[in-house]
Amino acid sequence: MRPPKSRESRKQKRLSEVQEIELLESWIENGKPESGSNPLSLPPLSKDSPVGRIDDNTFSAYAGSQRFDQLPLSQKTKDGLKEAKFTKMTDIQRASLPHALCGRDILGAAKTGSGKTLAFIIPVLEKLYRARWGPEFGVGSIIISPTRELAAQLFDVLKSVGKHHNFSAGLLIGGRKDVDMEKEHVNDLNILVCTPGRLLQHMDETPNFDCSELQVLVLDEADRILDVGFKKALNAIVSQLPKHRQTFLFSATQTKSVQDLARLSLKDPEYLSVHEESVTATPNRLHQTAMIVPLDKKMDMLWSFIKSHLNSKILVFLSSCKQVRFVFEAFKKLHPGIPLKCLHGRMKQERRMGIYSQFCETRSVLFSTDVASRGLDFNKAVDWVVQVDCPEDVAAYIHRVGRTARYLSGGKSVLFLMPSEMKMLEKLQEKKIPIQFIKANTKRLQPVSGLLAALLAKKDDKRDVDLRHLAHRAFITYLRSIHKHRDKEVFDVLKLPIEEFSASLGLPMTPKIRFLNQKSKGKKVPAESSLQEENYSKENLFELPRESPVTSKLEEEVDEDFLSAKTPPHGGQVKSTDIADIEPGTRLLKKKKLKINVHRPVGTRVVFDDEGNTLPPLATLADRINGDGSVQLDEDTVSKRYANLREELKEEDKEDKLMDRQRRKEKRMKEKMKRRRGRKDEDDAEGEEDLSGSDGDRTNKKSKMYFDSDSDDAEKKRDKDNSTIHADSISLKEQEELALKLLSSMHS
Ligand SMILES: Nc1ncnc2c1ncn2[C@@H]1O[C@H](COP(=O)(O)OP(=O)(O)OP(=O)(O)O)[C@@H](O)[C@H]1O
Repeated sequence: MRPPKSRESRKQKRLSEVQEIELLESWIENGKPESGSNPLSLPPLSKDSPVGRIDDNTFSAYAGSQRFDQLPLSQKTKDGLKEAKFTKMTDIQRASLPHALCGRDILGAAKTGSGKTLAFIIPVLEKLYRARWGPEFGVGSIIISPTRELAAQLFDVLKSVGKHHNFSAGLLIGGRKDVDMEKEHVNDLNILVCTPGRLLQHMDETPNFDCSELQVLVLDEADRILDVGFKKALNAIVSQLPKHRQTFLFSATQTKSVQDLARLSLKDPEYLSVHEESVTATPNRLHQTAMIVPLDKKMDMLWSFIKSHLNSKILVFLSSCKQVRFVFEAFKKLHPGIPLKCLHGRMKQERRMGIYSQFCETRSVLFSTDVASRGLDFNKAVDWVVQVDCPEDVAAYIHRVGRTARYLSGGKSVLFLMPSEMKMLEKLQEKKIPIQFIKANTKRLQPVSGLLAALLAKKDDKRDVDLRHLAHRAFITYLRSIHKHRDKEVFDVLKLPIEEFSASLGLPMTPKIRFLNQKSKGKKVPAESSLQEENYSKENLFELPRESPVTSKLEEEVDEDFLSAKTPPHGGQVKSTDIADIEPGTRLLKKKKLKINVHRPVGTRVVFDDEGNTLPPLATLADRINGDGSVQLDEDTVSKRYANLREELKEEDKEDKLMDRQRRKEKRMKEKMKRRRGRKDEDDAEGEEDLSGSDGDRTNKKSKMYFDSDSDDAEKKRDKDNSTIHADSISLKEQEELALKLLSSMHS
């Protein structure tokens, strides 16, 4: 144990911290980069350049630094970085840290896996350190992430790099039961790492929750948080934050929308997009491929892929929780020879975190929705990202494939595209994504649909998951997601072979699709016609002409000759001429568009579903729609509404209490009855035991049966049974004889 520090040594420590802060502030002020400049374009500082104070008023420049120890950072942060083995900066860190350290707002964009996390964690720590932030100061920084797993990951980085600092930090994410405990401590925390929903919950519900002194706000995956799904929550959060603060926005697919930036009151932000000039929008070490897989062949293809990559770590993206559950449960029963896991937003949080950490540690296949598509840095590199269902837009594609090839490691990805989705390939290529067209070696395809059909046909075991039901739900949800997609050039449900799709999942009959029948009344949904329309046929889908001899390197890397390189179906480059400029669409869950689009009044609460979509609890309050589409709330209406709600709540509360009282009364009565009957049972049973010579099992059985059943019917039946025993089995005469026997045996 370390001896307690003396007052003198504490004073010394404080003094040296004050001196360090003074030095850092002068250094930062003296060497700050010009606003609007990109430090990456400066000549890099050599390893031997002097660092810090050179003479009384001269300090070394820090824009152009290549190593963390050349930056004006506190010793505590430097120690944290060193211990976590971070020495050289990545490009985004070199570009943004000099601006961030001198207090500027940052809009940072860099490829996935390029180290954006440290680019905001370091300035958060430094800003609070230099402000001598202490526990009694409350919340000094808020870091917001769109998903819980990502928030947990950011929190880990913060803990590791900030381990020598004295700040208190908390992870506030949804799905955790300890919200009441959180409420007790949240006001003592200096740094909050959170998801928008949970933060807003604290803003709404935690007494005295105070962020009025906030110094730094960070939005990681900023474009997602500024997206329509989080819009209302974010507006409500921002309305409770002070305007004088530093703000960092980071993402691999950054927003430049002036409106978004205005919402966050950014002050002349530095836009640092380090890979804008890069030839590709994705990491250089990422090998990307795409292949045509018709809808009804997706299961076979995925199964074959898994079977031929049993020694890899594979992340598989599907479009909905239902799809994920079905594929996971069905494939699990078929034992492919590699551990399978699944992750989606409907899972309990603890389980989600458990799966996430297991996948970090082991070679396995993880089936996931887009909940794992952003930010996650799986510890041991992911070998393959397989996109079974087409991503909703280019940004979603970039984030999904970005789960592999992180920092300096390599990775591979394959995108399954249906013939009707070929436009997506053009869009990807337009956005500088080097994706190579390949074809499957159909000889090595291992059909699984027959096995699935056999599984689904099996008589249900009650304890087991209902696979048929899961397949049914997966089928409907998938079609609905395609049907609701705005981008009809890519997502057109009328072009899908619906019956074949149903059969490929193993379903014995094609389920009824109500939403489709309504929409396409009079039109018959084609089964395969779409494939012919697009000039593809089932026969030639896997036999596309090879235009140029594609380098064998890809084939080697794409491995095990299961996949082989091919050219796009239009021959060579995918045509872009016939593509209209389409706004990226959104998938099913994202597009619950709310009519209300307001800056919510402070202190109110937005409810989120598991995918992070807001639900519209206040939509009824909107009473005027302005010309620009925004909705205005009339104050009277709002206060009346709240008064009504309070009254309603009171009434409900009264009813609840009454019901609760009644329930408890009934329970007491029942217990009383049980006790009485129990006593009677014991008496009866004792009599029987003596008569039958049994060891008492029957007594136990009888009472167990009784106590297992709570229903009145069971009680009545039992009463009846008892009375039958007494009335029929032993007559009065027999009872007297028995009593005499007993007495005589006792005396003998
Ligand atoms: N300077 C550095 N030196 C060594 N490794 C680093 C450095 N910076 C980051 N890394 C590592 O690189 C990996 C990716 O970093 P990070 O998760 O911050 O990427 P990102 O840009 O935020 O990715 P995404 O866009 O997917 O969220 C992590 O494993 C991290 O530890």
